[in-house]
Amino acid sequence: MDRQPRLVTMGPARIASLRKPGGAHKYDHGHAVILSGGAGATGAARLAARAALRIGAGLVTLGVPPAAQLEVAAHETAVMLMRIQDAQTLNARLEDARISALCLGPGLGVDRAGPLLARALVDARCPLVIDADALTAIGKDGALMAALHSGCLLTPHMGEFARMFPDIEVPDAVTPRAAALRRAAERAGCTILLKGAETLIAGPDGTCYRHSATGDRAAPWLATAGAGDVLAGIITGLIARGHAPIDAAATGAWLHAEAARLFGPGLVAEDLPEVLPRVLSRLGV
Ligand SMILES: NC(=O)C1=CN([C@@H]2O[C@H](COP(=O)(O)OP(=O)(O)OC[C@H]3O[C@@H](n4cnc5c(N)ncnc54)[C@H](OP(=O)(O)O)[C@@H]3O)[C@@H](O)[C@H]2O)[C@@H](O)CC1
Ligand SMILES: Nc1ncnc2c1ncn2[C@@H]1O[C@H](COP(=O)(O)OP(=O)(O)O)[C@@H](O)[C@H]1O
Repeated sequence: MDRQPRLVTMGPARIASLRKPGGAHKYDHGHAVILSGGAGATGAARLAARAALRIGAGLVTLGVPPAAQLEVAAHETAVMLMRIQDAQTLNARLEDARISALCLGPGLGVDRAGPLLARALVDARCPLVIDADALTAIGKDGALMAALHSGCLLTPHMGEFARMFPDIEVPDAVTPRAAALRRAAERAGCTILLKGAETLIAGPDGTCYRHSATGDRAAPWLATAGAGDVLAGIITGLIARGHAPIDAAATGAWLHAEAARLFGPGLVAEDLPEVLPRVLSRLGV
Protein backbone atom coordinates (compact mmCIF):
# COMPACT_ATOMS: atom_id res chain seq x y z
CA MET A 1 0.00 0.00 0.00
CA ASP A 2 1.09 3.57 -0.76
CA ARG A 3 2.14 5.04 2.60
CA GLN A 4 1.77 8.63 1.35
CA PRO A 5 -1.79 9.91 1.79
CA ARG A 6 -3.57 10.75 -1.46
CA LEU A 7 -4.15 14.46 -1.99
CA VAL A 8 -7.84 15.41 -2.17
CA THR A 9 -8.61 17.20 -5.43
CA MET A 10 -11.95 18.13 -6.96
CA GLY A 11 -11.80 16.05 -10.14
CA PRO A 12 -14.64 15.16 -12.55
CA ALA A 13 -15.82 12.12 -10.56
CA ARG A 14 -16.06 14.06 -7.31
CA ILE A 15 -17.88 16.91 -9.07
CA ALA A 16 -20.28 14.47 -10.74
CA SER A 17 -21.05 12.93 -7.35
CA LEU A 18 -22.41 16.30 -6.20
CA ARG A 19 -24.95 16.68 -9.04
CA LYS A 20 -28.63 15.90 -8.55
CA PRO A 21 -30.12 13.93 -11.43
CA GLY A 22 -33.37 15.27 -12.87
CA GLY A 23 -36.55 13.47 -11.91
CA ALA A 24 -35.45 12.45 -8.43
CA HIS A 25 -37.49 13.37 -5.34
CA LYS A 26 -36.32 14.54 -1.94
CA TYR A 27 -36.14 11.07 -0.39
CA ASP A 28 -33.84 9.99 -3.23
CA HIS A 29 -31.33 12.48 -1.80
CA GLY A 30 -31.50 11.05 1.69
CA HIS A 31 -32.63 12.12 5.13
CA ALA A 32 -30.00 13.44 7.55
CA VAL A 33 -30.77 13.59 11.26
CA ILE A 34 -28.64 15.73 13.56
CA LEU A 35 -29.06 15.53 17.32
CA SER A 36 -29.18 18.84 19.16
CA GLY A 37 -28.20 19.88 22.65
CA GLY A 38 -30.65 21.42 25.09
CA ALA A 39 -32.00 24.97 25.39
CA GLY A 40 -29.21 27.50 24.99
CA ALA A 41 -26.96 24.92 23.33
CA THR A 42 -28.63 24.37 19.97
CA GLY A 43 -26.38 26.56 17.80
CA ALA A 44 -23.80 23.94 16.89
CA ALA A 45 -26.38 21.38 15.72
CA ARG A 46 -28.25 24.09 13.81
CA LEU A 47 -25.04 25.03 11.98
CA ALA A 48 -24.53 21.38 11.06
CA ALA A 49 -28.14 20.99 9.92
CA ARG A 50 -28.01 24.06 7.70
CA ALA A 51 -24.81 22.73 6.07
CA ALA A 52 -26.33 19.28 5.50
CA LEU A 53 -29.30 20.88 3.78
CA ARG A 54 -27.14 23.21 1.64
CA ILE A 55 -25.01 20.32 0.43
CA GLY A 56 -28.10 18.64 -0.88
CA ALA A 57 -29.54 16.15 1.60
CA GLY A 58 -33.20 15.83 0.60
CA LEU A 59 -34.44 16.25 4.16
CA VAL A 60 -32.68 17.36 7.32
CA THR A 61 -34.17 16.94 10.78
CA LEU A 62 -32.85 18.20 14.08
CA GLY A 63 -33.49 15.86 17.00
CA VAL A 64 -34.20 18.22 19.89
CA PRO A 65 -35.01 17.69 23.56
CA PRO A 66 -38.50 19.09 24.23
CA ALA A 67 -37.18 22.04 26.27
CA ALA A 68 -35.19 23.26 23.25
CA GLN A 69 -37.94 22.85 20.67
CA LEU A 70 -39.17 26.45 20.71
CA GLU A 71 -35.65 27.84 20.49
CA VAL A 72 -34.84 25.71 17.45
CA ALA A 73 -38.21 26.30 15.79
CA ALA A 74 -37.69 30.05 16.11
CA HIS A 75 -34.51 29.76 14.01
CA GLU A 76 -35.21 27.06 11.46
CA THR A 77 -37.66 26.85 8.57
CA ALA A 78 -36.52 24.30 5.98
CA VAL A 79 -34.87 22.15 8.64
CA MET A 80 -37.44 19.89 10.34
CA LEU A 81 -37.67 19.01 14.02
CA MET A 82 -38.31 15.82 15.92
CA ARG A 83 -38.42 15.51 19.69
CA ILE A 84 -35.66 13.34 21.03
CA GLN A 85 -35.68 13.40 24.80
CA ASP A 86 -33.33 10.51 25.49
CA ALA A 87 -31.80 7.27 24.21
CA GLN A 88 -35.15 5.49 24.36
CA THR A 89 -36.86 8.03 22.08
CA LEU A 90 -33.88 7.89 19.73
CA ASN A 91 -34.31 4.16 19.50
CA ALA A 92 -37.94 4.57 18.39
CA ARG A 93 -37.05 7.30 15.85
CA LEU A 94 -34.29 5.17 14.30
CA GLU A 95 -36.89 2.66 13.16
CA ASP A 96 -37.47 4.94 10.15
CA ALA A 97 -35.38 3.15 7.50
CA ARG A 98 -35.33 6.29 5.32
CA ILE A 99 -32.91 8.01 7.73
CA SER A 100 -29.66 7.75 5.79
CA ALA A 101 -27.17 9.54 8.06
CA LEU A 102 -27.09 10.48 11.74
CA CYS A 103 -24.79 13.09 13.26
CA LEU A 104 -24.10 13.21 17.00
CA GLY A 105 -21.88 15.57 18.93
CA PRO A 106 -22.09 19.27 18.00
CA GLY A 107 -23.38 21.09 21.09
CA LEU A 108 -24.78 17.83 22.47
CA GLY A 109 -23.11 18.01 25.88
CA VAL A 110 -20.91 15.12 26.97
CA ASP A 111 -23.51 13.72 29.42
CA ARG A 112 -26.27 13.68 26.77
CA ALA A 113 -23.89 12.41 24.08
CA GLY A 114 -22.81 9.22 25.90
CA PRO A 115 -26.18 7.40 26.20
CA LEU A 116 -27.39 8.65 22.79
CA LEU A 117 -24.23 7.41 21.10
CA ALA A 118 -24.40 4.06 22.90
CA ARG A 119 -27.95 3.60 21.57
CA ALA A 120 -27.13 4.80 18.04
CA LEU A 121 -24.12 2.49 17.77
CA VAL A 122 -26.43 -0.47 18.31
CA ASP A 123 -29.69 0.62 16.68
CA ALA A 124 -28.89 2.95 13.79
CA ARG A 125 -29.17 1.33 10.37
CA CYS A 126 -27.34 4.27 8.75
CA PRO A 127 -23.78 5.63 8.98
CA LEU A 128 -22.94 7.80 12.01
CA VAL A 129 -20.94 11.03 11.95
CA ILE A 130 -19.46 11.37 15.44
CA ASP A 131 -18.10 14.80 16.37
CA ALA A 132 -17.39 17.19 19.26
CA ASP A 133 -18.96 16.11 22.61
CA ALA A 134 -19.64 12.57 21.34
CA LEU A 135 -15.87 12.20 20.74
CA THR A 136 -15.17 13.42 24.27
CA ALA A 137 -17.71 10.85 25.53
CA ILE A 138 -15.80 8.10 23.68
CA GLY A 139 -12.60 9.26 25.37
CA LYS A 140 -14.29 8.76 28.76
CA ASP A 141 -15.91 5.39 28.07
CA GLY A 142 -14.04 2.40 26.66
CA ALA A 143 -17.33 0.63 25.92
CA LEU A 144 -18.22 3.32 23.38
CA MET A 145 -14.81 2.94 21.73
CA ALA A 146 -15.30 -0.82 21.58
CA ALA A 147 -18.75 -0.44 19.97
CA LEU A 148 -17.52 1.68 17.03
CA HIS A 149 -17.98 -0.04 13.65
CA SER A 150 -17.23 0.47 9.97
CA GLY A 151 -20.31 2.68 9.50
CA CYS A 152 -18.83 5.31 11.84
CA LEU A 153 -16.86 8.40 10.90
CA LEU A 154 -15.05 10.28 13.67
CA THR A 155 -14.16 13.95 13.05
CA PRO A 156 -11.83 15.04 15.89
CA HIS A 157 -9.64 18.10 16.18
CA MET A 158 -6.28 17.46 17.75
CA GLY A 159 -7.59 17.91 21.32
CA GLU A 160 -10.46 15.46 20.79
CA PHE A 161 -8.10 12.97 19.13
CA ALA A 162 -5.79 13.07 22.17
CA ARG A 163 -8.79 12.40 24.47
CA MET A 164 -9.70 9.28 22.47
CA PHE A 165 -6.21 7.97 21.71
CA PRO A 166 -3.97 9.25 24.55
CA ASP A 167 -1.27 6.68 23.73
CA ILE A 168 -0.98 7.61 20.02
CA GLU A 169 1.40 10.47 19.49
CA VAL A 170 0.54 12.77 16.58
CA PRO A 171 3.72 14.03 14.88
CA ASP A 172 3.82 17.33 12.99
CA ALA A 173 5.10 15.91 9.70
CA VAL A 174 2.43 14.60 7.36
CA THR A 175 3.75 11.10 6.61
CA PRO A 176 4.24 9.98 10.24
CA ARG A 177 1.01 11.76 11.20
CA ALA A 178 -0.82 9.71 8.56
CA ALA A 179 0.75 6.55 10.01
CA ALA A 180 -0.51 7.51 13.49
CA LEU A 181 -4.00 8.18 12.12
CA ARG A 182 -4.03 4.84 10.29
CA ARG A 183 -3.21 3.10 13.57
CA ALA A 184 -6.08 4.91 15.27
CA ALA A 185 -8.54 4.08 12.46
CA GLU A 186 -7.52 0.43 12.50
CA ARG A 187 -7.96 0.27 16.27
CA ALA A 188 -11.34 2.04 16.18
CA GLY A 189 -12.48 -0.02 13.18
CA CYS A 190 -13.84 3.06 11.42
CA THR A 191 -12.90 6.13 9.38
CA ILE A 192 -11.29 9.10 11.14
CA LEU A 193 -10.90 12.65 9.83
CA LEU A 194 -8.31 14.58 11.85
CA LYS A 195 -9.01 18.30 11.44
CA GLY A 196 -6.57 21.15 10.97
CA ALA A 197 -4.97 23.25 8.25
CA GLU A 198 -3.65 19.85 7.13
CA THR A 199 -6.66 17.57 7.39
CA LEU A 200 -5.95 13.84 7.21
CA ILE A 201 -8.52 11.12 6.69
CA ALA A 202 -7.85 7.42 7.28
CA GLY A 203 -10.08 4.41 6.78
CA PRO A 204 -9.78 1.21 8.83
CA ASP A 205 -8.32 -0.53 5.75
CA GLY A 206 -5.37 1.90 5.63
CA THR A 207 -6.72 4.14 2.84
CA CYS A 208 -5.55 7.66 3.61
CA TYR A 209 -6.31 11.10 2.17
CA ARG A 210 -4.80 14.50 2.83
CA HIS A 211 -6.50 17.85 2.35
CA SER A 212 -4.12 20.78 2.56
CA ALA A 213 -5.55 24.21 3.35
CA THR A 214 -2.10 25.74 3.14
CA GLY A 215 -0.12 27.83 0.66
CA ASP A 216 -2.38 29.00 -2.16
CA ARG A 217 -5.28 27.06 -0.59
CA ALA A 218 -4.84 28.61 2.87
CA ALA A 219 -8.08 29.23 4.79
CA PRO A 220 -7.00 30.84 8.09
CA TRP A 221 -10.48 32.33 8.73
CA LEU A 222 -11.70 28.76 9.36
CA ALA A 223 -10.18 29.10 12.81
CA THR A 224 -13.52 30.32 14.17
CA ALA A 225 -16.08 28.84 16.57
CA GLY A 226 -18.50 26.49 14.86
CA ALA A 227 -16.48 25.85 11.69
CA GLY A 228 -16.06 22.22 12.73
CA ASP A 229 -19.79 21.87 13.37
CA VAL A 230 -20.40 23.01 9.78
CA LEU A 231 -17.87 20.45 8.47
CA ALA A 232 -19.70 17.69 10.36
CA GLY A 233 -22.94 18.87 8.73
CA ILE A 234 -21.51 18.95 5.20
CA ILE A 235 -20.17 15.41 5.63
CA THR A 236 -23.45 14.19 7.16
CA GLY A 237 -25.36 15.66 4.22
CA LEU A 238 -23.08 13.94 1.72
CA ILE A 239 -23.40 10.60 3.50
CA ALA A 240 -27.18 11.05 3.57
CA ARG A 241 -26.99 11.49 -0.20
CA GLY A 242 -25.23 8.13 -0.52
CA HIS A 243 -21.52 8.99 -0.44
CA ALA A 244 -19.33 6.45 1.38
CA PRO A 245 -18.04 7.92 4.68
CA ILE A 246 -14.43 8.23 3.51
CA ASP A 247 -15.45 9.93 0.23
CA ALA A 248 -17.86 12.23 2.07
CA ALA A 249 -15.03 13.19 4.43
CA ALA A 250 -12.62 13.97 1.58
CA THR A 251 -15.17 15.87 -0.52
CA GLY A 252 -16.47 17.65 2.58
CA ALA A 253 -13.01 18.83 3.64
CA TRP A 254 -12.42 20.29 0.17
CA LEU A 255 -15.80 22.06 -0.03
CA HIS A 256 -15.47 23.42 3.53
CA ALA A 257 -12.08 25.04 2.82
CA GLU A 258 -13.24 26.26 -0.58
CA ALA A 259 -16.29 27.95 0.98
CA ALA A 260 -14.03 29.72 3.49
CA ARG A 261 -11.65 30.82 0.75
CA LEU A 262 -14.47 32.11 -1.42
CA PHE A 263 -16.02 34.09 1.45
CA GLY A 264 -12.66 35.44 2.62
CA PRO A 265 -11.79 37.60 5.64
CA GLY A 266 -14.57 38.24 8.13
CA LEU A 267 -15.93 34.70 7.79
CA VAL A 268 -18.00 33.35 10.69
CA ALA A 269 -19.36 29.81 10.86
CA GLU A 270 -22.88 30.63 9.66
CA ASP A 271 -21.44 32.10 6.45
CA LEU A 272 -20.09 28.70 5.40
CA PRO A 273 -23.38 26.94 4.52
CA GLU A 274 -24.62 30.09 2.78
CA VAL A 275 -21.62 30.26 0.47
CA LEU A 276 -21.85 26.57 -0.54
CA PRO A 277 -24.23 27.29 -3.45
CA ARG A 278 -21.59 29.56 -5.00
CA VAL A 279 -18.91 26.91 -4.50
CA LEU A 280 -21.13 24.35 -6.23
CA SER A 281 -22.01 26.61 -9.10
CA ARG A 282 -18.36 27.51 -9.71
CA LEU A 283 -17.67 23.78 -9.95
CA GLY A 284 -20.39 23.47 -12.58
CA VAL A 285 -22.53 21.25 -10.36
N1 LIG B 1 -22.08 28.26 18.00
C1 LIG B 1 -22.07 27.25 18.82
O1 LIG B 1 -23.11 26.90 19.36
C2 LIG B 1 -20.81 26.51 19.06
C3 LIG B 1 -20.81 25.39 19.87
N2 LIG B 1 -19.73 24.63 20.04
C4 LIG B 1 -19.92 23.40 20.81
O2 LIG B 1 -19.47 23.62 22.11
C5 LIG B 1 -19.10 22.38 22.71
C6 LIG B 1 -17.76 22.46 23.38
O3 LIG B 1 -16.85 23.08 22.52
P1 LIG B 1 -15.46 23.54 23.07
O4 LIG B 1 -14.92 24.46 22.05
O5 LIG B 1 -15.55 24.02 24.48
O6 LIG B 1 -14.71 22.13 23.14
P2 LIG B 1 -13.35 21.72 22.51
O7 LIG B 1 -13.27 22.10 21.08
O8 LIG B 1 -13.14 20.30 22.82
O9 LIG B 1 -12.32 22.65 23.31
C7 LIG B 1 -11.95 22.32 24.63
C8 LIG B 1 -10.44 22.32 24.74
O10 LIG B 1 -9.92 21.42 23.77
C9 LIG B 1 -8.68 21.92 23.28
N3 LIG B 1 -8.75 22.14 21.83
C10 LIG B 1 -9.73 22.72 21.12
N4 LIG B 1 -9.42 22.77 19.83
C11 LIG B 1 -8.22 22.20 19.71
C12 LIG B 1 -7.38 21.94 18.61
N5 LIG B 1 -7.73 22.26 17.35
N6 LIG B 1 -6.20 21.35 18.84
C13 LIG B 1 -5.85 21.01 20.09
N7 LIG B 1 -6.61 21.23 21.18
C14 LIG B 1 -7.78 21.82 20.99
C15 LIG B 1 -8.41 23.21 23.98
O11 LIG B 1 -7.61 22.91 25.11
P3 LIG B 1 -6.23 23.74 25.35
O12 LIG B 1 -5.42 23.54 24.11
O13 LIG B 1 -6.69 25.16 25.52
O14 LIG B 1 -5.69 23.09 26.57
C16 LIG B 1 -9.79 23.64 24.43
O15 LIG B 1 -9.75 24.49 25.54
C17 LIG B 1 -19.12 21.35 21.57
O16 LIG B 1 -20.34 20.65 21.69
C18 LIG B 1 -19.17 22.18 20.33
O17 LIG B 1 -19.85 21.52 19.27
C19 LIG B 1 -18.44 24.98 19.46
O18 LIG B 1 -18.31 24.20 18.29
C20 LIG B 1 -18.34 26.45 19.14
C21 LIG B 1 -19.56 26.99 18.43
N1 LIG C 1 -5.81 27.71 10.38
C1 LIG C 1 -6.67 26.89 9.77
N2 LIG C 1 -6.57 26.66 8.44
C2 LIG C 1 -7.45 25.86 7.81
N3 LIG C 1 -8.47 25.24 8.42
C3 LIG C 1 -8.62 25.43 9.74
C4 LIG C 1 -7.74 26.26 10.48
N4 LIG C 1 -8.16 26.26 11.77
C5 LIG C 1 -9.24 25.48 11.82
N5 LIG C 1 -9.53 24.98 10.60
C6 LIG C 1 -10.65 24.10 10.28
O1 LIG C 1 -11.83 24.63 10.91
C7 LIG C 1 -12.54 23.61 11.58
C8 LIG C 1 -12.52 23.88 13.08
O2 LIG C 1 -13.20 22.86 13.74
P1 LIG C 1 -13.24 22.72 15.34
O3 LIG C 1 -11.87 22.88 15.91
O4 LIG C 1 -13.97 21.46 15.62
O5 LIG C 1 -14.09 23.98 15.78
P2 LIG C 1 -15.54 24.10 16.44
O6 LIG C 1 -15.61 23.05 17.53
O7 LIG C 1 -15.59 25.47 17.00
O8 LIG C 1 -16.56 23.85 15.39
C9 LIG C 1 -11.89 22.31 11.17
O9 LIG C 1 -12.49 21.80 10.00
C10 LIG C 1 -10.43 22.72 10.86
O10 LIG C 1 -9.82 21.87 9.90
